[in-house]
Amino acid sequence: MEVSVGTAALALALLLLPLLYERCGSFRFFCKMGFYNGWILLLALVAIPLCALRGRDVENMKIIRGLMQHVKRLYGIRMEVRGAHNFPPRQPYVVVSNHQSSLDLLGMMEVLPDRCVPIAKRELLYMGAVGVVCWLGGIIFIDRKRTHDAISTMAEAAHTMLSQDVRVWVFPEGTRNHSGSMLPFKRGAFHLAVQAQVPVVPIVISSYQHFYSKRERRFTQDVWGTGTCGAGG
Ligand SMILES: CCCCC/C=C\C/C=C\CCCCCCCC(=O)SCCNC(=O)CCNC(=O)[C@H](O)C(C)(C)COP(=O)(O)OP(=O)(O)OC[C@H]1O[C@@H](n2cnc3c(N)ncnc32)[C@H](O)[C@@H]1OP(=O)(O)O
Ligand SMILES: CCCCCCCC/C=C\CCCCCCCC(=O)OC[C@@H](O)COP(=O)(O)O
Repeated sequence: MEVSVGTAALALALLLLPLLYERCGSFRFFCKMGFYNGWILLLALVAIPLCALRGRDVENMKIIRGLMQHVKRLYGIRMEVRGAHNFPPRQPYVVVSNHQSSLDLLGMMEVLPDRCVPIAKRELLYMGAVGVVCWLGGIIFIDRKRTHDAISTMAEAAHTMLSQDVRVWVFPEGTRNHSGSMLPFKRGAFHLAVQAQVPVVPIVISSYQHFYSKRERRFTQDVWGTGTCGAGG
């Protein structure tokens, strides 16, 4: 039987990949992040028809949350949630939270209250199926380069919060920050709370430096926590 050079090279590569995955942390990091993005894209394709039945509606966030909750288990991550009782039970509020990386989605989906939508940069809208799901989930998109437009969008959000009983989740650092400390806060979240006259609920997604570092290309598995720090007026 003749085996072509191409087939032999492919077979060798397939044999070497598990070895590379086992031995090389950077390769493992890229595999894990590649799978994370690919899996979310696939979940988005599942979510689109389910969410489309309602159209753009914050209730679709329940579908998104439900579909996302198993992802942590694929990565051997165990979440600990502390202080969930601090969410005000029956009124709109603004959640403010730190933002380290796209892995925060897992922490967010662990605690996301009903009828709560994040504020996101509008670039997410153009991420194919993921963007479509974000839109169907009622996520509020802002153009960070156009402060005036962003402020108008947030003024509309203040109105929607009250008229449609919606909670809003804001990352007040305005960008991902995995440095271990916090960036100075942007002010939109706090204007929003004042305009809507609702409480601010701070949430901390604890650091995951011990199992994830983009800079060091390290992604292992561990326990990870989110905690709400009480509600303030
Ligand atoms: C199962 C299927 C799965 C598939 C799908 C998978 C996932 C989908 C599901 C969920 C995904 C959700 C993930 C979302 C995460 C996305 C996270 C992000 O995108 S973070 C980036 C975007 N967010 C933010 O930027 C929010 C924080 N930013 C702000 O609030 C800013 O203040 C701003 C409104 C954008 C303005 O920005 P600027 O840089 O100009 O900042 P300043 O704060 O300095 O403001 C300037 C000036 O304006 C005044 N200001 C600000 N806001 C207001 C306001 N609302 N009203 C009035 N005035 C306002 C502010 O006070 C400053 O003026 P002054 O200096 O005089 O005080
Ligand atoms: C047609 C184009 C197709 C593109 C397909 C891309 C597929 C990507 C698939 C899955 C991506 C999952 C992650 C989505 C949510 C990420 C949330 C996030 O972390 O956004 C970044 C934002 O907080 C701040 O951005 P910056 O730190 O300022 O930058």
